[in-house]
Amino acid sequence: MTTDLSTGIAARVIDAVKVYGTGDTEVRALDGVSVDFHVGRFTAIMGPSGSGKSTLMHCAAGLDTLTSGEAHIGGTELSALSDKRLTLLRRERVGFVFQAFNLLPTLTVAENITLPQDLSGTRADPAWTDTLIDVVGLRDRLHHRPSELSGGQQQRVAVARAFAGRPEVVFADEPTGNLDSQSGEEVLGLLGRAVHQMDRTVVMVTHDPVAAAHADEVIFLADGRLVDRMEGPTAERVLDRLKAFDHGRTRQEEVPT
Ligand SMILES: Nc1ncnc2c1ncn2[C@@H]1O[C@H](COP(=O)(O)OP(=O)(O)OP(=O)(O)O)[C@@H](O)[C@H]1O
Repeated sequence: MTTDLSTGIAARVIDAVKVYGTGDTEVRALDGVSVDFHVGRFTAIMGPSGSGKSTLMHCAAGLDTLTSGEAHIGGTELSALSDKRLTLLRRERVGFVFQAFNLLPTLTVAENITLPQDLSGTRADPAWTDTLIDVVGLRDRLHHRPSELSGGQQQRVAVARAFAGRPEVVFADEPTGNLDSQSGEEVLGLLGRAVHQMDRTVVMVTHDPVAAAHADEVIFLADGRLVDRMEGPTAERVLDRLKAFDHGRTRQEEVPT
C-alpha cells in the first residue's frame, strides 16, 4: 500500500509553481499553491477561466511537471520519478475521467473497463470489477461497443475504468461537460457514491456550480493562487462565490490606470 495512511492524504501539492513560456510570453499558471486532497473526500476545483484549474490537476496527477514546488501521490514525490516510473504510477495509482470519455471504440464495455490493468499486465480484481459494473449500472451493456451507448453510458464506463485498479485518487476534468443535465447528475452521483460508500478519493475540475455541489469541499483558484475553500457546498453558495470573482474583476477594470 503506497498511500500515506499516516496522514490520510491521497495527493498533495506544496508551493506549486507552474510557469509557461518565457519573457514577454511568460504565464504564471500556478503561483504558490499548496493543497492536500484527503483520502475518502470528493474535492472540486473551481475558479474563473484561466485561473489554473487544469494546470493544478495536470501537475497533481503527474500529467505535467511543476516549475518548482512538489506534487505527491500518496507518499511518492513525482519530480523524483523517471518518465517510465511516472507512466507506471499514472497507470497503477491514479484514475482519470475526462470530458471526452476517451473510450477505445473497438473494445467492448467490459474490455474498456479493465484496459488499464490489461495494459500493465496486472489482473483486474474480478469481485471489485463486478461491484463496479453494478454500481455504474452497465451489466446489460458489457458486450456493447462505445458507439452503441449514449453519452451518459459512455461516461459511466469511463468512471468504472477510472476506479477499476482501485487507484489512490481519481482526477476528473469536467466529467459532465459533454452530458445533458440528467446524465451529468448520474455521473456525479456515481463519483459521490464511490467516495462515500467505497472510500475512494476524487478531485474534480468543473465550471458548473451544480456539479461542484456534489463535492465535500470546493477549493477556489484565482490567478494561479488558492484564494478560498468551501465545506459542504451548495450550488447557490458556489454561484455566489463565483459571482464575487466577476464583481472583483469588473471593479478592477473600472479603476483608471
Ligand atoms: N501549454 C500552455 N502554454 C502556455 N500557457 C498555458 C498553457 N496551458 C495553460 N496556459 C495558461 O495558463 C493559465 C492557466 O490555464 P488553465 O488551463 O490551467 O486554466 P483553467 O482555470 O483550467 O482555465 P479554463 O477554465 O478556461 O479551462 C492560462 O493563462 C492559460 O492561458
